[in-house]
Amino acid sequence: MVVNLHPCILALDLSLVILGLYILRRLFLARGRAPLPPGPKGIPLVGNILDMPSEKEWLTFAQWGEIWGDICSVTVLGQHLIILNSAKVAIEMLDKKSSIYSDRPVLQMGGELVGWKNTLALLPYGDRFRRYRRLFHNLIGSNAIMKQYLPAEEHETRRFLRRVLAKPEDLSSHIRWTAGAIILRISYGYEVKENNDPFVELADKATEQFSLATAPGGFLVDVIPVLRHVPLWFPGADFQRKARSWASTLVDMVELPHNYVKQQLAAGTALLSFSSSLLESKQLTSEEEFDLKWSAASLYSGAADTTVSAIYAFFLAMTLYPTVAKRAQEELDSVVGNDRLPGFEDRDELPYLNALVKEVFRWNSVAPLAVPHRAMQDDIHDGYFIPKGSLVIPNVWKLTHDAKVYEDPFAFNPDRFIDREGKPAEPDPRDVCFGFGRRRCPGLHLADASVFISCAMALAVFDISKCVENGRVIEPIHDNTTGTISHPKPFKCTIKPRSEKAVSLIQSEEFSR
Ligand code: HEM
Repeated sequence: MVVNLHPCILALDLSLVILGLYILRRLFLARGRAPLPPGPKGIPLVGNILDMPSEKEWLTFAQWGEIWGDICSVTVLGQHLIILNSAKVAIEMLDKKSSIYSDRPVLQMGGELVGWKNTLALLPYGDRFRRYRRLFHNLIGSNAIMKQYLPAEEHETRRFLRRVLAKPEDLSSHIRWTAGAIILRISYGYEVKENNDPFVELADKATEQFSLATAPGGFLVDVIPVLRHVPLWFPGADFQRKARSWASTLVDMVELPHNYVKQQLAAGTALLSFSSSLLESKQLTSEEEFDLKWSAASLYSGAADTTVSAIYAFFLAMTLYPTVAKRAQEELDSVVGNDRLPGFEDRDELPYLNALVKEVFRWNSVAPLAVPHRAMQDDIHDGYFIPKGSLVIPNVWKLTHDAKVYEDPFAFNPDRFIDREGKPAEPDPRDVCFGFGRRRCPGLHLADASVFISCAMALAVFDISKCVENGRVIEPIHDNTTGTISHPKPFKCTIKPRSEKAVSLIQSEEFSR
């Protein structure tokens, strides 16, 4: 049978074929010219699934860097992971090409079903992302703007000292409580209750559920996204019921503190905060109110766990390195004296303490692998093909423990940041530990302020030392937990006031408000 085709259809068919051949050729040539970055060889279908470490991935990724170079890659079930093991390459890709590398991975369980995709850390790149970032920038985006919140930082850190004095053995929970108190004060002007605070409990519950929902390998739906359409009643759809319950905790965490601010504003009793200043500024549209609510919740979820890790690491470092603590105390004594507590106004006069703060950020990696960036289009970088959709992971732990950059990188040594003749200061770790490009941590000034004031006030009034039990010195070990946010593993130390004067400073009525 002969089929007569209209010449137009024939021409269309032909051009489609040519277009197809052209695309194939481009793809072939692109791939031919530019291979994926090197890495361990995977197996068919599943790729490198068996090479993936189950804990402290940053250590394995750093070893791959030694073998394969500063950009290496693996593929897990079709998902390309590009690992960056030097600051230079992270800056070249994530900072300088931020128009390509600013998206986030799509997480089915935590992001889509539970709803964390509405918080900034998981928000896809786009208009809403830009609006949240603008809000953050206007309210905590520089040291100058941050000034308005510094009294709240000092106030809550004084409360921290009182709690530590009363129960030094509960150090880690005091640190957590204080981080929550500072961020709830800044986000909502809310003063946390001494015990069993409902907002702190709610936020702790939500962030714990976040960790469970986003744990790698935790839910099949993350591997087979179509499962998200399975109805709630379907046998085995346990994950849907969990998602629904966790989503309701998240909504409470977003709505309840927001409603509290509105009530306080109506009663004329609202304290200055991120939320109150925006709610007061004008009549918000419902979209603007949505942005505000979820940005404030992003503040909480971004801040609550991170500074906790850094400040706990500070206490560990002071336990392990008493000569460092002593030098910082001598500096504080000579600059501030013993009649008052140090404050932010002293910061410029305390070079050793400032170096110590940098060393806290370097020595303990709070976010060892930052948060993955997602490539929004194909790219060729350094001769390597980076396909659209690849997850690009800067190995911040490696960047801050690279012996080529930091001398004796595992030692806690603030001196490395002090310029001396013949030995320039080593690079400031804060340039990398807060991430890169358009996704760089928007809370970095707040984090830096919290860590500074905690170190300064704690060293001014406490001596921190190794614990002695039954005549035996307990030697703490610096080891960290696995996770997006990594914490020093629990350790014991002794915390005693430095003098009677220190006790009275901590207990001073002036500071108890
Ligand atoms: C020791 C303290 C902290 C460290 C080391 C830290 C580190 C980081 C890192 C590495 C990222 C990912 C950046 C990237 O993708 O390139 C990030 C994102 C983020 N951080 Fe922080 N952070 C800290 C404290 C804070 C605080 C106090 C806040 C809130 C006030 C905060 C809010 C956020 C938010 C909302 C994001 C998501 C940004 C986005 O996706 O656009 N962080 N942080």
